[in-house]
Amino acid sequence: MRAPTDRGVDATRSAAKGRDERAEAAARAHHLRLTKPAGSLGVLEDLGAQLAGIAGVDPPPVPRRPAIVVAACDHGVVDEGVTPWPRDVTAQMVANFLAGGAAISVLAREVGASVVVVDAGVATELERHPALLDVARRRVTGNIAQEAALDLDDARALVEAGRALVSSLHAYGIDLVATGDMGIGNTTPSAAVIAALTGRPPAAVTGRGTGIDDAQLARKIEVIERSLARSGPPTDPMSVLAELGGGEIAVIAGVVLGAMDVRIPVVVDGVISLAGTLVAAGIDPVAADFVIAGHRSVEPGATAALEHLGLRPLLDLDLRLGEGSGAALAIPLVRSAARILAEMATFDAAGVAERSEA
Ligand SMILES: O=C(O)c1ccc[n+]([C@@H]2O[C@H](COP(=O)([O-])O)[C@@H](O)[C@H]2O)c1
Ligand SMILES: Cc1cc2nc[nH]c2cc1C
Repeated sequence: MRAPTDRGVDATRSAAKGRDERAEAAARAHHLRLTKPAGSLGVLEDLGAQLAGIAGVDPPPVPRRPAIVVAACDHGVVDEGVTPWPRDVTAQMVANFLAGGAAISVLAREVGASVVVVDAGVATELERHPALLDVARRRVTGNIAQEAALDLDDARALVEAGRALVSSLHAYGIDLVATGDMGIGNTTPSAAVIAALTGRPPAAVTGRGTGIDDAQLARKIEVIERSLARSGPPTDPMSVLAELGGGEIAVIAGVVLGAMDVRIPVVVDGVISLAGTLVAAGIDPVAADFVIAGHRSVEPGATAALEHLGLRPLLDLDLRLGEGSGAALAIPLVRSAARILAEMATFDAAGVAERSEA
């Protein structure tokens, strides 16, 4: 987690309020009274304080109804040979999510989360399904090496759609959202967005995605360099998103902003979700207050984005799947952090002697 937003700096850009510092301080003080050596629950103590700051109360509510939003999109840049997989796999995997057979389907069941799939620009028309929301503005983004991924208006509309979705989910009782993605080729636009928004060179943020060899990796870096040269120096985050990003990155940015709007935690997944999180934090820095990094993806761009955002990932399992898998796996840790504050006995109540001062 990171320190609550310094609103002295950010107030000009945001109508939203960041985490409640008093609730956060109360949770930290509360932790000192619980029957354990101070600090012994490590990152779970920070997480508990963050959850208290988000909810504005200590102990914070235990998230009981999580939803994983998996945003899917196809990418024109696949024509540049940046991925070994055919584009059709995006739509096929969406069908697999909806049929309950994908990794994220299994992990969501394991942690008791619902899955909402968002079509943010999949190439082929998808069959309707109650868990599928179609917000696509175009089918397949522009090839970022040659043209903008999205019109600025489309990028804005997709961010708004993600934001509105979280409002609706919250109205139905969802108390935590997690982000996920599906999109053959999408580690290329994600690395491009991360390079543009962190200022790091493409070679430092580009990885092997679904699995490419050294020659393909060199080509992928060159494609990202060309894309950045074409789009010019980064200006505002929405323009970076439109020039270099994609539909799922836009929807994920909206989901992060939506969590801020309704003041619930948002657990983010790997490199694609982190590209979206960088866009969201660029649009409104207060949004970062509500973000929990589920894991550290193998992709180097993920570590670059985590460092830029000042986020410490909860898990580090060499995952590189996407779909929201690393975020889903972190949900039990988030619940545990809240439950510790809600249920653990204090030294006083349990009659346990406190540390004697030497
Ligand atoms: O989450 C990650 O960090 C991650 C790392 C590598 C690959 N992926 C997934 O793999 C797909 C993109 O990989 P690629 O090689 O086609 O760019 C896309 O569907 C992502 O969800 C995801
Ligand atoms: C099979 C497959 C499943 C995925 N899930 C997320 N990205 C993926 C990419 C591929 C290729």
